Amino acid sequence: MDSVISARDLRVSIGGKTLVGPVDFELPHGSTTGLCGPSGAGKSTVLRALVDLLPTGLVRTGELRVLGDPVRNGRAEAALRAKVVLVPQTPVVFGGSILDNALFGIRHVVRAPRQLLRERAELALQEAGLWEEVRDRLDVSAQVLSAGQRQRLCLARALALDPAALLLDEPTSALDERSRDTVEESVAALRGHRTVMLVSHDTSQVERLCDRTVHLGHLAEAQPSAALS
Ligand SMILES: Nc1ncnc2c1ncn2[C@@H]1O[C@H](COP(=O)(O)OP(=O)(O)OP(=O)(O)O)[C@@H](O)[C@H]1O
Repeated sequence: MDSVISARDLRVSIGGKTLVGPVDFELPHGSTTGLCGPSGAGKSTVLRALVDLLPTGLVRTGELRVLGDPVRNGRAEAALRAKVVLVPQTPVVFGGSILDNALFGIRHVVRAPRQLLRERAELALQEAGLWEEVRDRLDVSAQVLSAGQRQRLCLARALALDPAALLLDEPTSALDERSRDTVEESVAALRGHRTVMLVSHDTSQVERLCDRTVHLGHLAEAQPSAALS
Protein backbone atom coordinates (compact mmCIF):
# COMPACT_ATOMS: atom_id res chain seq x y z
CA MET A 1 0.00 0.00 0.00
CA ASP A 2 1.85 3.05 -1.30
CA SER A 3 -0.86 5.67 -1.61
CA VAL A 4 -2.85 7.53 0.97
CA ILE A 5 -5.74 7.94 -1.48
CA SER A 6 -6.33 5.95 -4.62
CA ALA A 7 -9.15 6.85 -7.04
CA ARG A 8 -10.01 4.66 -10.04
CA ASP A 9 -12.64 5.61 -12.61
CA LEU A 10 -14.05 8.02 -10.03
CA ARG A 11 -17.20 9.79 -11.22
CA VAL A 12 -19.88 11.90 -9.63
CA SER A 13 -23.33 11.58 -11.18
CA ILE A 14 -26.73 13.08 -10.76
CA GLY A 15 -29.82 11.17 -11.88
CA GLY A 16 -27.64 8.66 -13.75
CA LYS A 17 -25.82 11.43 -15.71
CA THR A 18 -22.07 11.87 -15.15
CA LEU A 19 -21.38 15.35 -13.80
CA VAL A 20 -17.67 15.00 -13.00
CA GLY A 21 -14.99 12.54 -14.13
CA PRO A 22 -13.98 9.90 -14.81
CA VAL A 23 -10.74 10.58 -13.02
CA ASP A 24 -7.90 8.31 -11.86
CA PHE A 25 -5.19 9.35 -9.44
CA GLU A 26 -3.07 8.30 -6.52
CA LEU A 27 -1.88 10.52 -3.69
CA PRO A 28 1.46 9.08 -2.56
CA HIS A 29 2.56 9.66 1.03
CA GLY A 30 4.10 13.10 1.49
CA SER A 31 3.08 14.36 -1.95
CA THR A 32 1.47 17.70 -2.73
CA THR A 33 -0.89 17.30 -5.69
CA GLY A 34 -2.56 20.18 -7.50
CA LEU A 35 -6.12 19.55 -8.71
CA CYS A 36 -6.63 21.83 -11.68
CA GLY A 37 -9.20 22.47 -14.35
CA PRO A 38 -11.55 25.13 -15.68
CA SER A 39 -14.38 26.56 -13.61
CA GLY A 40 -17.16 23.98 -13.28
CA ALA A 41 -14.87 21.05 -14.15
CA GLY A 42 -15.64 19.52 -10.77
CA LYS A 43 -12.64 20.25 -8.55
CA SER A 44 -14.65 21.02 -5.39
CA THR A 45 -16.97 18.10 -6.14
CA VAL A 46 -14.01 15.70 -6.35
CA LEU A 47 -12.76 16.91 -2.96
CA ARG A 48 -16.22 16.40 -1.46
CA ALA A 49 -16.38 12.93 -3.03
CA LEU A 50 -13.04 12.07 -1.39
CA VAL A 51 -14.44 12.85 2.06
CA ASP A 52 -17.74 11.15 1.19
CA LEU A 53 -19.69 14.35 1.78
CA LEU A 54 -21.51 14.97 -1.49
CA PRO A 55 -24.70 17.04 -1.57
CA THR A 56 -27.95 15.05 -1.63
CA GLY A 57 -28.65 13.64 -5.09
CA LEU A 58 -25.01 13.39 -6.15
CA VAL A 59 -23.58 9.87 -6.25
CA ARG A 60 -19.97 8.71 -6.42
CA THR A 61 -19.07 5.66 -8.48
CA GLY A 62 -15.75 3.97 -9.23
CA GLU A 63 -13.21 2.83 -6.70
CA LEU A 64 -11.99 4.96 -3.82
CA ARG A 65 -9.45 3.67 -1.32
CA VAL A 66 -8.01 5.42 1.72
CA LEU A 67 -4.85 3.84 3.13
CA GLY A 68 -5.74 0.76 1.08
CA ASP A 69 -9.26 0.37 2.49
CA PRO A 70 -12.23 0.76 0.14
CA VAL A 71 -14.66 3.58 1.00
CA ARG A 72 -18.24 2.66 0.17
CA ASN A 73 -20.41 5.41 -1.26
CA GLY A 74 -22.20 7.30 1.50
CA ARG A 75 -20.92 4.87 4.13
CA ALA A 76 -17.77 6.52 5.39
CA GLU A 77 -17.29 6.25 9.10
CA ALA A 78 -16.06 8.84 11.59
CA ALA A 79 -12.60 7.26 11.40
CA LEU A 80 -12.36 8.16 7.71
CA ARG A 81 -13.49 11.71 8.38
CA ALA A 82 -10.50 12.15 10.68
CA LYS A 83 -8.11 10.55 8.15
CA VAL A 84 -9.04 12.68 5.15
CA VAL A 85 -9.85 16.26 6.09
CA LEU A 86 -11.23 18.94 3.80
CA VAL A 87 -10.50 22.60 4.47
CA PRO A 88 -13.20 24.53 2.60
CA GLN A 89 -12.62 27.62 0.48
CA THR A 90 -14.34 29.93 2.97
CA PRO A 91 -12.88 29.56 6.47
CA VAL A 92 -15.47 28.43 9.00
CA VAL A 93 -14.68 30.19 12.28
CA PHE A 94 -16.91 29.44 15.25
CA GLY A 95 -17.96 31.85 18.00
CA GLY A 96 -15.45 30.65 20.63
CA SER A 97 -11.83 31.51 21.29
CA ILE A 98 -8.87 30.89 18.99
CA LEU A 99 -7.98 27.81 21.06
CA ASP A 100 -11.58 26.52 21.01
CA ASN A 101 -11.51 26.79 17.23
CA ALA A 102 -8.23 24.90 16.94
CA LEU A 103 -9.61 22.21 19.28
CA PHE A 104 -12.96 21.89 17.52
CA GLY A 105 -12.13 18.82 15.39
CA ILE A 106 -9.98 16.74 17.75
CA ARG A 107 -12.27 17.41 20.69
CA HIS A 108 -14.92 15.33 18.89
CA VAL A 109 -12.61 12.60 17.61
CA VAL A 110 -9.85 12.05 20.15
CA ARG A 111 -10.61 10.87 23.67
CA ALA A 112 -7.81 12.36 25.79
CA PRO A 113 -7.42 14.77 28.70
CA ARG A 114 -7.97 18.41 27.72
CA GLN A 115 -4.34 19.30 28.46
CA LEU A 116 -3.15 16.72 25.91
CA LEU A 117 -5.63 17.97 23.32
CA ARG A 118 -4.47 21.52 24.02
CA GLU A 119 -0.85 20.52 23.38
CA ARG A 120 -1.86 18.95 20.07
CA ALA A 121 -3.83 22.06 19.09
CA GLU A 122 -0.85 24.29 19.95
CA LEU A 123 1.47 22.13 17.84
CA ALA A 124 -1.03 22.37 14.98
CA LEU A 125 -1.08 26.17 15.30
CA GLN A 126 2.72 26.07 14.99
CA GLU A 127 2.57 23.78 11.96
CA ALA A 128 0.01 26.08 10.32
CA GLY A 129 2.34 29.05 10.85
CA LEU A 130 -0.07 30.94 13.13
CA TRP A 131 1.47 30.33 16.54
CA GLU A 132 3.62 33.45 16.83
CA GLU A 133 0.63 35.65 15.99
CA VAL A 134 -1.77 34.08 18.51
CA ARG A 135 0.28 32.53 21.33
CA ASP A 136 -0.48 35.45 23.68
CA ARG A 137 -4.22 35.57 22.95
CA LEU A 138 -5.42 31.99 22.64
CA ASP A 139 -8.46 32.78 24.80
CA VAL A 140 -9.52 35.76 22.69
CA SER A 141 -12.46 35.40 20.27
CA ALA A 142 -11.36 34.00 16.90
CA GLN A 143 -13.56 36.63 15.25
CA VAL A 144 -10.72 39.18 15.68
CA LEU A 145 -8.49 37.31 13.22
CA SER A 146 -7.83 38.54 9.69
CA ALA A 147 -8.94 36.53 6.65
CA GLY A 148 -5.48 34.99 6.17
CA GLN A 149 -5.23 34.15 9.87
CA ARG A 150 -8.68 32.53 9.75
CA GLN A 151 -7.60 30.37 6.84
CA ARG A 152 -4.51 29.26 8.80
CA LEU A 153 -6.67 28.65 11.89
CA CYS A 154 -8.81 26.26 9.80
CA LEU A 155 -5.62 24.63 8.56
CA ALA A 156 -4.49 24.20 12.19
CA ARG A 157 -7.87 22.70 13.13
CA ALA A 158 -7.42 20.14 10.36
CA LEU A 159 -3.75 19.45 11.20
CA ALA A 160 -4.61 18.84 14.86
CA LEU A 161 -6.41 15.70 13.67
CA ASP A 162 -3.09 14.46 12.26
CA PRO A 163 -4.85 13.55 9.01
CA ALA A 164 -3.45 11.07 6.50
CA ALA A 165 -4.48 13.49 3.74
CA LEU A 166 -5.39 17.15 3.75
CA LEU A 167 -7.63 18.55 1.00
CA LEU A 168 -7.38 22.30 0.47
CA ASP A 169 -10.06 23.95 -1.66
CA GLU A 170 -8.80 27.26 -3.07
CA PRO A 171 -7.22 28.29 0.26
CA THR A 172 -6.10 31.71 -0.99
CA SER A 173 -8.77 32.71 -3.51
CA ALA A 174 -10.44 35.24 -1.19
CA LEU A 175 -7.21 36.75 0.17
CA ASP A 176 -5.15 39.81 -0.67
CA GLU A 177 -1.59 39.29 -1.85
CA ARG A 178 0.02 39.58 1.60
CA SER A 179 -2.36 37.15 3.26
CA ARG A 180 -2.04 34.83 0.28
CA ASP A 181 1.72 34.74 0.82
CA THR A 182 1.37 33.80 4.50
CA VAL A 183 -1.05 30.97 3.68
CA GLU A 184 1.22 29.80 0.86
CA GLU A 185 4.17 29.74 3.27
CA SER A 186 2.16 27.54 5.62
CA VAL A 187 1.17 25.14 2.83
CA ALA A 188 4.75 25.06 1.51
CA ALA A 189 5.98 24.08 4.98
CA LEU A 190 3.79 20.95 4.86
CA ARG A 191 5.51 19.70 1.73
CA GLY A 192 7.16 16.33 2.04
CA HIS A 193 5.70 15.35 5.40
CA ARG A 194 1.95 15.83 4.84
CA THR A 195 -0.09 14.42 1.97
CA VAL A 196 -1.96 17.32 0.40
CA MET A 197 -4.36 17.85 -2.50
CA LEU A 198 -4.68 21.51 -3.41
CA VAL A 199 -7.36 23.01 -5.66
CA SER A 200 -6.25 26.26 -7.21
CA HIS A 201 -7.15 28.40 -10.21
CA ASP A 202 -3.70 29.93 -10.03
CA THR A 203 -1.30 27.88 -12.15
CA SER A 204 1.74 29.69 -10.79
CA GLN A 205 0.59 28.82 -7.26
CA VAL A 206 0.28 25.17 -8.25
CA GLU A 207 3.82 25.34 -9.68
CA ARG A 208 5.09 26.92 -6.48
CA LEU A 209 3.42 24.52 -4.08
CA CYS A 210 2.83 21.20 -5.82
CA ASP A 211 5.05 18.41 -7.06
CA ARG A 212 2.39 16.85 -9.30
CA THR A 213 -0.89 17.82 -10.95
CA VAL A 214 -4.22 16.16 -11.75
CA HIS A 215 -6.13 17.88 -14.56
CA LEU A 216 -9.91 17.72 -14.69
CA GLY A 217 -11.45 18.42 -18.07
CA HIS A 218 -14.97 19.41 -19.04
CA LEU A 219 -17.02 16.47 -20.28
CA ALA A 220 -18.23 18.81 -23.00
CA GLU A 221 -14.65 19.20 -24.20
CA ALA A 222 -14.58 15.47 -24.95
CA GLN A 223 -11.75 14.71 -22.57
CA PRO A 224 -12.40 11.05 -21.87
CA SER A 225 -10.49 10.99 -18.63
CA ALA A 226 -8.43 13.20 -16.38
CA ALA A 227 -4.67 13.10 -16.81
CA LEU A 228 -1.85 13.16 -14.33
CA SER A 229 1.22 15.16 -15.25
N1 LIG B 1 -25.53 19.90 -5.71
C1 LIG B 1 -25.36 19.94 -7.03
N2 LIG B 1 -26.38 19.64 -7.87
C2 LIG B 1 -26.21 19.70 -9.20
N3 LIG B 1 -25.06 20.02 -9.80
C3 LIG B 1 -24.03 20.32 -9.03
C4 LIG B 1 -24.10 20.30 -7.61
N4 LIG B 1 -22.90 20.64 -7.11
C5 LIG B 1 -22.10 20.88 -8.17
N5 LIG B 1 -22.77 20.68 -9.32
C6 LIG B 1 -22.25 20.86 -10.68
O1 LIG B 1 -21.08 20.07 -10.77
C7 LIG B 1 -20.14 20.68 -11.63
C8 LIG B 1 -18.83 20.83 -10.92
O2 LIG B 1 -18.94 21.84 -9.88
P1 LIG B 1 -17.71 22.21 -8.95
O3 LIG B 1 -18.15 23.29 -8.03
O4 LIG B 1 -17.17 20.97 -8.36
O5 LIG B 1 -16.68 22.76 -10.02
P2 LIG B 1 -15.29 23.50 -9.76
O6 LIG B 1 -14.33 22.96 -10.77
O7 LIG B 1 -14.90 23.40 -8.33
O8 LIG B 1 -15.68 24.99 -10.12
P3 LIG B 1 -15.03 26.40 -9.67
O9 LIG B 1 -13.61 26.36 -10.17
O10 LIG B 1 -15.86 27.42 -10.38
O11 LIG B 1 -15.14 26.48 -8.17
C9 LIG B 1 -20.74 22.03 -12.05
O12 LIG B 1 -21.34 21.85 -13.33
C10 LIG B 1 -21.79 22.27 -10.99
O13 LIG B 1 -22.85 23.05 -11.50
